[in-house]
Amino acid sequence: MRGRSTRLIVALDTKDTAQAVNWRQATAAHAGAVKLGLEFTYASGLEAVRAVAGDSPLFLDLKLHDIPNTVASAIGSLAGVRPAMLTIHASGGRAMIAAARAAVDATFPAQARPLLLGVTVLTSMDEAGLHEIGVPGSVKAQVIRLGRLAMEAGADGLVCSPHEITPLRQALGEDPVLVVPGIRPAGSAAGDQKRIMTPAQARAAGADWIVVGRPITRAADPAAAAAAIAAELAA
Ligand SMILES: O=C(O)c1cc(=O)[nH]c(=O)n1[C@@H]1O[C@H](COP(=O)(O)O)[C@@H](O)[C@H]1O
Repeated sequence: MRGRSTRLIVALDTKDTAQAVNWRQATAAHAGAVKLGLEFTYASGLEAVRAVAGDSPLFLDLKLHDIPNTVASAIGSLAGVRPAMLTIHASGGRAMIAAARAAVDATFPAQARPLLLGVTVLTSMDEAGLHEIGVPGSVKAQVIRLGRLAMEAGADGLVCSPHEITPLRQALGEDPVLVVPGIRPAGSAAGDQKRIMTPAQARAAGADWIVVGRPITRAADPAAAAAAIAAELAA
C-alpha cells in the first residue's frame, strides 16, 4: 500500500475567463490544483491564466513539443506565470526533455519551480491509434519506454492513463509524480477518452493526482460533481 494520497486537479477547459473563474471557485474546496491548457491559453493569454488560477496551484498544460531550443525558450517565457506543474511531450525526445529541464531550473527559483511532467501516450489513443502513427507493440510498452526516457532526461513526473500506473510503478518505482487524466466516474460518458478508470480505481492504482474536466465542468452542478469525486478519493 502506498503512503501517498490522490488529489484532484480540475481541468478548466473553456475559452471564457469568467466561466473558468466560476468553475475554480465552485470546486476549490475539493481540488488541490486547477489545470489551464491550450484552449484557454490560446484564447485568453498568459495574464488571464495567472488571474484565473488565483491562489490555486496551477497546472499549466501546454504540452510543449518542438526542437530543444524552442521548447527551452518557450519555458523561459513562463517566468511570470508561476505554474506548479508544466507539461512537455516525452515523444519530443531526450535532448528536448533535457533542454526543458535546464530551462525550468534556469527560469524559476528553487522554491517556486514547477514540476516538469512528460506526457507519455495520450489517453485518447488506443493500440490501433498507436500502430497507425508507426509505433508497434502495446500502449503499455510505449508508456514505459517514454516514461523511462523522460525520467532519465530530467522530468519530475509523467502524465499517463490510469491503466499504466501499476506498470510504471513496477518499472520506475515511486519517484515519478504520476498525473492521471482519463478519469470517468461510474456512469459518465467517455467522450474522446479511450483508456479510462473511475477516481477510486485510479486512487487504488496509486495516482498522485487525477485530472478531471468534463465530468465536473459539464455537470449540472460542478461543485457537487467535484465533491463526489473528492469523496471517492477519500473513501
Ligand atoms: O496532459 C493532460 O492533462 C492530458 C493528457 C492526456 O493524455 N489526456 C488528457 O485528457 N489530458 C488532459 O486532461 C483533461 C481531461 O479532460 P476530460 O476528458 O474532460 O476529463 C483535458 O484537459 C486534457 O487536455
